[in-house]
Amino acid sequence: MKQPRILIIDDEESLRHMLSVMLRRQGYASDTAAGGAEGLEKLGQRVYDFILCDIRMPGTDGREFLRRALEQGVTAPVIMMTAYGTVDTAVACMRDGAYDFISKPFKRDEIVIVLKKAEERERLKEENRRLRSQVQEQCGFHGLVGRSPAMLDLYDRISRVAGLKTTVLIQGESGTGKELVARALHADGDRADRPFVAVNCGALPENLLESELFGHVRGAFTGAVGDKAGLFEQADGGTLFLDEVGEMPPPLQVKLLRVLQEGEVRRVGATTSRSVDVRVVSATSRDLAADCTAGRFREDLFFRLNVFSLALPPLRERLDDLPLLAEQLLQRCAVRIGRSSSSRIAPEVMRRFMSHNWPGNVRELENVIERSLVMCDGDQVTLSCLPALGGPGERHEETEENLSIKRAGQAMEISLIRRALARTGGNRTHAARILEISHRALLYKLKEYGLE
Ligand SMILES: Nc1ncnc2c1ncn2[C@@H]1O[C@H](COP(=O)(O)OP(=O)(O)OP(=O)(O)O)[C@@H](O)[C@H]1O
Repeated sequence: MKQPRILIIDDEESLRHMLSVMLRRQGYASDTAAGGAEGLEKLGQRVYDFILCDIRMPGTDGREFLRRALEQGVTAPVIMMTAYGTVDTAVACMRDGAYDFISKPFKRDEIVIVLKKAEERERLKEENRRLRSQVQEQCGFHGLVGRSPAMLDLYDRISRVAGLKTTVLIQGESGTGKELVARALHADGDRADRPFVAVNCGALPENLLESELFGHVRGAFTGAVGDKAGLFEQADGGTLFLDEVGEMPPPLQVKLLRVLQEGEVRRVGATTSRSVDVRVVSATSRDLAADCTAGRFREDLFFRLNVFSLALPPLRERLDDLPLLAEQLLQRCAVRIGRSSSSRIAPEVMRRFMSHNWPGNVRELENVIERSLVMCDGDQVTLSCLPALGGPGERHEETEENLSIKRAGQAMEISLIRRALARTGGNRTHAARILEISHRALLYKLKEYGLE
């Protein structure tokens, strides 16, 4: 366990010295401050586990220090040290939020007991938080967090269809958890012990995606040095998750339809087919029905994929899940980046979260939390650690910026360029052709938007 660090605030030099020496012997690290103002300065520089603070001091006294420390969001227990005549103030300090007080002159054991008690209370608080979040985690569903009516309905629909081989189409904005839902469908059904294989159809150029999905035989194309099983074969007995299925190029849409109809795949270059038992789950953030009407997506394939559909609500439509989600994402993130698991979100940050529109949904929330956690010094995520939450979707303010055709046009260009590059596997010449602009213009825009 890490060595607890204590801040000692007292105007008497000899007492500061005595306490530091004594606490060091007891296994505590300490810093000292000669008054309330210096104490507040120290609080801004590092995180303390406990604070020992004298009440009567010239300048900023103990009570004033306590008040300002709590305003700053300090969560370490503050133990007041009282001399003769300040007991009433000590009691008032406890009402203000101090953890305990101890009367001077005190014996070594007395101070150690108070600290141990405070330590135990902190441990219990932490344990309580952990257990609570475990319970809340269990209230979710296969890693999906949320108990809003929309999410409960979603869990119900997932459990109904999980055990069947029915193809499922998951629709939802980017970052709403489509991949998590696909995994939940797999984990909740009887294919759970078989493979779950995921592929992003928008991330690979057409020929590569084809050989990824269906495999190839040796010599099928340059570079095909051996036979290779495709993802359909790898997922045999399990689930194949086709993410961004709306990005699939039309020639592949035909081939996918055939596999779904026949339950057989033919490796690229092969003369025979193999039968596979694969449950296909696909996802899209596009309006596929509209794409069908516009002729961008095959209607017959759409019907095949969309036998059962799951629509994921955007985060702004289930804000009642936000506090729980934010807490759990914070815990997960703290573990991932090696920060204290006692990290918390300040109430004013939560209020700010509740008024944001979250165009990037849970993924955006996850990113904001991670960035804040990196930026904040203590265990508390406060407004000052928060990155700017803005973007085109701000809820309450119809800002002038949001009405700018120029900005919206740029955002659209960036999105189209990204998608074109994803589709061509980064091939700029090909991407420029799809975008119907010159190669030079594309290079210029990549530079301008910092997309290189
Ligand atoms: N309900 C949820 N509970 C917990 N975490 C979630 C939830 N929804 C999404 N997440 C988290 O948000 C991130 C984005 O989720 P996911 O990748 O599943 O979204 P997506 O809809 O597939 O996004 P995209 O369309 O951009 O690929 C993931 O890290 C995921 O763990």
